Amino acid sequence: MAMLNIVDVKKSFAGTEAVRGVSFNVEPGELFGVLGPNGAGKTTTIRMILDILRPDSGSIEVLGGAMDEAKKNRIGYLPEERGLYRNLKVLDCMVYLATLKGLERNEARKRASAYLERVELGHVAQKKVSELSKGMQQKVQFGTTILHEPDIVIIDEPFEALDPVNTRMVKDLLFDIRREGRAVLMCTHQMHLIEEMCDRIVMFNRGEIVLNGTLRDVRRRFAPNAVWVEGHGSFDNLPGIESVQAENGQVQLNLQAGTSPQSVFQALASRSDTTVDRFEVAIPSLDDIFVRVVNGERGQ
Ligand SMILES: Nc1ncnc2c1ncn2[C@@H]1O[C@H](COP(=O)(O)OP(=O)(O)OP(=O)(O)O)[C@@H](O)[C@H]1O
Repeated sequence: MAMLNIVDVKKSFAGTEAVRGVSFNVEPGELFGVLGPNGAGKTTTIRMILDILRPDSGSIEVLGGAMDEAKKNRIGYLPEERGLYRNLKVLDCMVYLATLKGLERNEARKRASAYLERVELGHVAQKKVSELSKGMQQKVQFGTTILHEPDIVIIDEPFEALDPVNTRMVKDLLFDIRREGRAVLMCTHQMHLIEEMCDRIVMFNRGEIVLNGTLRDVRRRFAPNAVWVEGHGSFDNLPGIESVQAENGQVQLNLQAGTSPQSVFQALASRSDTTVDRFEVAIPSLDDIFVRVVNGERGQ
């Protein structure tokens, strides 16, 4: 059973077609990345999944069927705009929000305390939320998103205010959720985190999904026919090479159609005056793919 199944969903706001026929699904045990430029329709789609907004047409199935009140407690949502009760103590705030999601008070307190210890915030449990730094507040809010152990975790820019140490902590928590067979839908503009974490992605552009697949497949579609080489000696005049670009100590050899990376590797290895420290088939970064897609490319 898919955790989320979204089929041909559309939504307009007073003449703006925010979402124009979007379909995708999220499976158990999957870390699913949602990317796309500002205003592309990501948040509108998430709000429809959460039943905050109604689609004009199309269907959204959550945990195998239509959304209902009980299912809302099986979802954890971290919205982009953060919101905690600033005058409450951290632990009380977490317990209160967890009880709203159906957790019994004592259990909520136990889990909130354990969570705060795990993310190294045990010492602020009795402080007011307003006394915490932005990153600390974000970790607390992330905790309130997952404390009730939801089957589906939907998070918008979860790493925004976090330093690298805290980013790793939250990443590990998300990996745990994946390992337990639950699902995470993550919306972020931080491409390197999508690259490091996500099994599959969709990319929105102008209300439509323009990329949908595993990172590997998406990259393959946009891969240049090229290899990257680092080393010493000459990389010129190799057979089957269309052009050579040198950048930051690395050389990109653009291959003619029909030339294989293997044949270039062999040609390089047979050169007595050239040493190769690194040889790699060129793969485009997600950042690069993002910009190219926004500029109208669709890959091979
Ligand atoms: N409540 C609303 N009323 C009118 N227009 C809206 C409303 N919510 C969103 N829109 C419009 O719908 C489009 C999609 O917005 P949405 O917030 O879904 O984009 P997004 O992909 O989440 O962008 P970002 O990356 O900036 O968060 C935009 O043109 C936006 O102005």
